[in-house]
Amino acid sequence: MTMSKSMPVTEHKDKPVVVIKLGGSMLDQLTGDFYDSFKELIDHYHCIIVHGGGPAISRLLDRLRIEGVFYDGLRKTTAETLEVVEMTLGGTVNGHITSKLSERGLLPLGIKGSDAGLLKATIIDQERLGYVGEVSHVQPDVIHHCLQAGYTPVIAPLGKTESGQTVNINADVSAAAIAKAIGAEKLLFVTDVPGILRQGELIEETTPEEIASLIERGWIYGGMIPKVQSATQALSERLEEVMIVSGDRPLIKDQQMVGTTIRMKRKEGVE
Ligand SMILES: Nc1ncnc2c1ncn2[C@@H]1O[C@H](COP(=O)(O)OP(=O)(O)O)[C@@H](O)[C@H]1O
Ligand SMILES: CC(=O)N[C@@H](CCC(=O)OP(=O)(O)O)C(=O)O
Repeated sequence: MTMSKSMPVTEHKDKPVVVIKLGGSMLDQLTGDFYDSFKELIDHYHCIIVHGGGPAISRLLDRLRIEGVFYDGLRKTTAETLEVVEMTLGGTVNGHITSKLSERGLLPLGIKGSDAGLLKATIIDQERLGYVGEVSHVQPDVIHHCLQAGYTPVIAPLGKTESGQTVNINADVSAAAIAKAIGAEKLLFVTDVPGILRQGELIEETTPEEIASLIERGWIYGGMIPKVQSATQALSERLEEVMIVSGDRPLIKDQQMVGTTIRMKRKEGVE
């Protein structure tokens, strides 16, 4: 069967859909075992990968002697910085991940969020942040078509404004917006810590309410804030749980994942 562009593809009844955000903090350290685990994951889920790459962008900016400035965790993106962001996220980082998956016989397809109307964005504050966008609309057709055809989309967090300007979007925000729009059943954030920690101890299960209080008390800070905020905003009747997991181990082993699970409400019987 051939698929025309206008054919609606919105349901994937054979397997649930999972969106996996690979954090830039961990990208250089992801092991062969980690990438191997996608083979098991793909047996159970349709996988969509959204990746970050903040540290790789910062390294190239340093080499080019371009100053990097962040406001509230968002990179000020001048026209010069945007060039580096586009070549790093849409080029090197995206290509690195697709190569690792291809080596394992999988069928990754590198896509920029700015392609095919996938991530429509508006500029947040041109004066303060430059070309940084927030997601205004997700057009997930391209992802549905990829999944239907057996490809694993690997998405760089770039967007396009109405006027066609490419913008830099935080990867956690992009992953959550895509998960919501595509009707994913699960969203995973892969990062450099085992999950949400409180005094060094892993919180195995938590709720948006508890997260708000952890932020207020300063237990959650820095790069973990956009992650948990995106996670709680993505929760819905369909997307019942979001997990934050470490990239230092396989994603799934014996059908189990280890990390922090965020749900609207705790499962009965769990403290
Ligand atoms: N309560 C917390 N538990 C775990 N990590 C936290 C917490 N609060 C802040 N962090 C920080 O969040 C970081 C992960 O976010 P970030 O560096 O943005 O990663 P990524 O690039 O994977 O998105 C951790 O390395 C840690 O320094
Ligand atoms: C606007 C903004 O800050 N965009 C991020 C995009 C990459 C990202 O989010 O990567 P991590 O997942 O590694 O943090 C940046 O330029 O660093």
